[in-house]
Amino acid sequence: TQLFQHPTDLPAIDYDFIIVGGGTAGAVVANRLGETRDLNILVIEAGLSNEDVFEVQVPGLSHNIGWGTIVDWNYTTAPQTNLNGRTLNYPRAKILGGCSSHNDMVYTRGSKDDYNRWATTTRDDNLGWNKIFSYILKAEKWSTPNDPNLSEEGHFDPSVHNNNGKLGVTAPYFEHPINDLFFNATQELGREFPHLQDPNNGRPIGLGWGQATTAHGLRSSSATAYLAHANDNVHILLHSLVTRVLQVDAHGHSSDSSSHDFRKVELATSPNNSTWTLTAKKEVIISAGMINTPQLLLLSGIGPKDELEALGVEAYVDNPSVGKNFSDQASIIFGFGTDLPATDDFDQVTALKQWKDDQTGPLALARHIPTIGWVRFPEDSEPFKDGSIDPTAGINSPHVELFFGPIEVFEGNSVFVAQVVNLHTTSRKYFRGSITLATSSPFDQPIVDPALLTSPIDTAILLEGFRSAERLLSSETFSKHVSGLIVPLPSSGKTLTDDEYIQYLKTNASHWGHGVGSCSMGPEGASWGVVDPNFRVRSVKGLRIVDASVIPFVPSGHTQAAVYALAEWASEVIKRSY
Ligand SMILES: Cc1cc2nc3c(=O)[nH]c(=O)nc-3n(C[C@H](O)[C@H](O)[C@H](O)COP(=O)(O)OP(=O)(O)OC[C@H]3O[C@@H](n4cnc5c(N)ncnc54)[C@H](O)[C@@H]3O)c2cc1C
Repeated sequence: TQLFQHPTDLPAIDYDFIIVGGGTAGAVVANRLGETRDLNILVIEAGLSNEDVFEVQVPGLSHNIGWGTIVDWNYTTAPQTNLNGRTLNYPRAKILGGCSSHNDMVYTRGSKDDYNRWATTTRDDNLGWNKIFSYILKAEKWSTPNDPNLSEEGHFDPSVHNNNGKLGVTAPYFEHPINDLFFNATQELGREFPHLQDPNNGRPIGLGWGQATTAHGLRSSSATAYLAHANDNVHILLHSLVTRVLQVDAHGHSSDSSSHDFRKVELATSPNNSTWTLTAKKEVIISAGMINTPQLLLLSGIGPKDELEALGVEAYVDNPSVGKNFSDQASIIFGFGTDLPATDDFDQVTALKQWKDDQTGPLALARHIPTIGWVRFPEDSEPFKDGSIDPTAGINSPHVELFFGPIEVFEGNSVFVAQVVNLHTTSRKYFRGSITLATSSPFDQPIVDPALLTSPIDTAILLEGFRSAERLLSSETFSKHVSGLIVPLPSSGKTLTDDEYIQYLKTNASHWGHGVGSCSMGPEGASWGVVDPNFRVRSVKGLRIVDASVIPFVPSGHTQAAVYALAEWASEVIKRSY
């Protein structure tokens, strides 16, 4: 790889591929296309290098580099109608490696049904679990912890992992009495909470030991795993915002005619300075993420014609799907009283020294409670009693995730924090989330609207998820160490009534940072969708999208594993077309 800090530093090369965004997906595509030595690849990244930010490397310091820092775009959502009109911070990374450089490193693949539903929705078998699984594995490099005290044994199933891919994945161990409680609870409540040997086996239902994108005590990201090992024909331009994609004529020149050949990018380093243009010999690939990708298409005149014209943007391609179908998961946080020891009360200075010495100790871990829970509700459970349709992709998919930890001292009480996540919004017709332009300036934030809790069943599922968490924590096993709710304090002193719960959701529920679908893939030849199953933007030439924005439905879990797999598959598709 070669890094360039300013557009004027670039060598005079006609690049074959220009990739917009050196994030999670963009880095994968750059590395894989660069395996063909006679291709020249340019990655244009708006942010800085991951190597310039120390906290990016240290798993235990990820909370220092989120929303509100220079490595983030610092988006704020539109007021959320169903959340008392609140606006929410919506983090998205602005750094090489993208969100994989500043996310929480949770590694979950989702369920096999999720991928099979994408295949059915897009009418392309290649996206189904049986095919995509080999690309999930292609991305993965299973890594043992470098701390001899951290044993992974029994916490994962080696048969569903690969030791020879790129992205470091571990099942990091942390000694804490809660580990036994989780295991014992699976014995006590095996029906609702079966023991899950490996949450990444395609059927994430039960309580299982989590996995993280770390290796040897360091964060593993698409920047460290892919870009750092890319060939020299991969060039990276930093600090440069692609402001529009433009059309070229058959000879590669600018054209006002509507040939719709969008192989040209316009870029800028600040709102006040000059712009530059570069033309790709073969293709421009947009990997700018689920907010910036639709924003860039809209700025370039590809999107809903009426919306564009209202802002004075000339519409070259009228595509009503651009920026629509955006969906995310919804989460809600609780605190339960406990006598269990705090998980994060270690001395930071000592821990940092230990990490710097040999990348071990508490900062070598992303989290200090490894277990994650996944619950699939029975068909006759409360949310479906009114005839509502199951929003999951099938019987291997959970409805909610239970995310545990940390245990911390809060206002003098020891509090066990637990989050309940509604993994799936009801159905396609309820995906009301959208990304729209606020102005025609590429330097202004677009309007980010996840439209959370649009349908009553979203709330019903979160309620049932909370009741499920209560059943777990009031089991014989847990009740010895975990008492009632502390956050929020129920008026009855015991639990929240349904009404109290719904009020609490309105004032505290948030998104889960797993937005997808804003440039959804649709079937070949369909009247909806932004890209076809070959990742090509509809009705134009020379332009593809590879990132989370093309994923039609949020998977049953955190999204990065799906993005890596999709980017591996897309690289293959692009390579095969030349
Ligand atoms: C705070 C947070 C925590 C998360 N935690 C987890 C987790 O623990 N586990 C998990 O699986 N998932 C997690 N996710 C989600 C996951 O990381 C993302 O879904 C995934 O990384 C998205 O990848 P992407 O390639 O679509 O986009 P990104 O990784 O966001 O990449 C987009 C890149 O494009 C660049 N860019 C954008 N616009 C332009 C432009 N116009 N010109 C040039 N460059 C541009 C950006 O700076 C960025 O580098 C988290 C997300 C966030 C925000």
